[in-house]
Amino acid sequence: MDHVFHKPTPDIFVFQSGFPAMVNDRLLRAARGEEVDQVPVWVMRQAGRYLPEFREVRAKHDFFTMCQTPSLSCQVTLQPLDRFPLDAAIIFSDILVIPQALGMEVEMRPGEGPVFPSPLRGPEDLSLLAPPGDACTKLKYVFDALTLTRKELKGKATLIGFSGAPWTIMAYMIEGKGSKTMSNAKGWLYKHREASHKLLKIITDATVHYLVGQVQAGAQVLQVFESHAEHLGPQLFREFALPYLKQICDQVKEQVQRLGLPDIPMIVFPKGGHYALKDVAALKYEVIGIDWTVDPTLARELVGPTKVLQGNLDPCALYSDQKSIDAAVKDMVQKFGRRRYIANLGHGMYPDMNPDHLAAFVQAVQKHSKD
Ligand SMILES: Cc1c2[nH]c(c1CCC(=O)O)Cc1[nH]c(c(CCC(=O)O)c1C)Cc1[nH]c(c(CCC(=O)O)c1C)Cc1[nH]c(c(C)c1CCC(=O)O)C2
Repeated sequence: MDHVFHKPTPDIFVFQSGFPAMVNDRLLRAARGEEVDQVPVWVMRQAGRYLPEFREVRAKHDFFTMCQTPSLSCQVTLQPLDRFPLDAAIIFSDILVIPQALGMEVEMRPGEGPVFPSPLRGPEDLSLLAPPGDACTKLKYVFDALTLTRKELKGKATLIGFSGAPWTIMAYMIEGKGSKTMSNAKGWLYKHREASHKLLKIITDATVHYLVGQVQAGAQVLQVFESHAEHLGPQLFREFALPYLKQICDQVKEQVQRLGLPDIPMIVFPKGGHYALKDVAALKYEVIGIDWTVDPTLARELVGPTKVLQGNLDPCALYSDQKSIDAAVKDMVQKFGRRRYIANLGHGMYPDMNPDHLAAFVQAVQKHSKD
């Protein structure tokens, strides 16, 4: 009866066919491996505190209130596009809305980042989580934000939806906040192997529903953030990350097809997972995000000729002057090549970065990658 559950409501179909035509589909074309007039560019955390106009909105609202209010989420999603000629908008939200939808409390504390007042203490706490199938009904606000933003974009850029990958989400649910070692969460992998798989499966199921819902709502590309890959080595990654990344990609693609929606390019970003790039390249994600620690030539060798690569300038290179940014981007574009490539940073913007330096980055990508 699975297919009955996923049947879209008729008004979702109306929206899907009623969105403005694409004026700029450069990122979609590149993600499909097609030729482009210039390399598409967007930047992780492009909507954020480095922009004074973001800080102005943020000063008036709690972080998760912003996520939960479609007009505010749409407003800050579009802010960087008003300043820079970016080829994509990534919806303003957070990967931690999934633990919230599973019933956990998450606060965003200034200066501290996300904090779970009651993280998972042990396997017995798994029974407290809400069923994964129900989780998405609580995330309607993300779907509404996507639908609104897709309309407001007027086809000028591709709209990216996203989620965290299961291991990354599990790590937060157990640690309760950022951690240098992730030793509590990794402790589960060694001590509570079965319960770890159970938790990863719950997160995977909720995430599949959530990402399919994002496509129904208007997302045109999906990015899955495995931001804590750096804490797993090849063996732990193969057992606790890879199978769930695979399930997400396979199941989302299958369900999107079953719903009669267009095939959606999917991006996986295994941050710090240089050791796993070959394994990740065996999955069906069209695009692989590369962090700044990996040389572009090595990344290409590891993933083979057909995958699209995304990345990977060290975000801190934006602290240098605009001439140096131009030179670094020229080098990056030459190494990745113009085809099957999406320019980005190797991780997100930091709050103290100068917006003009991001402008220099975007401009340099366009200058050094034109026909
Ligand atoms: C690990 C992770 C999180 N969230 C996310 C990840 C994966 C990407 C990565 O590896 O960075 C993903 C994310 N978070 C946010 C976006 C929005 C879109 C965009 O990238 O512009 C996206 C894609 C908004 C945000 N998410 C957060 C902010 C800043 C918080 C604020 O405004 O108070 C924003 C704009 C907060 C957040 N949220 C999270 C952390 C660790 C933090 C604190 C760090 C920080 O302060 O930057 C969890």
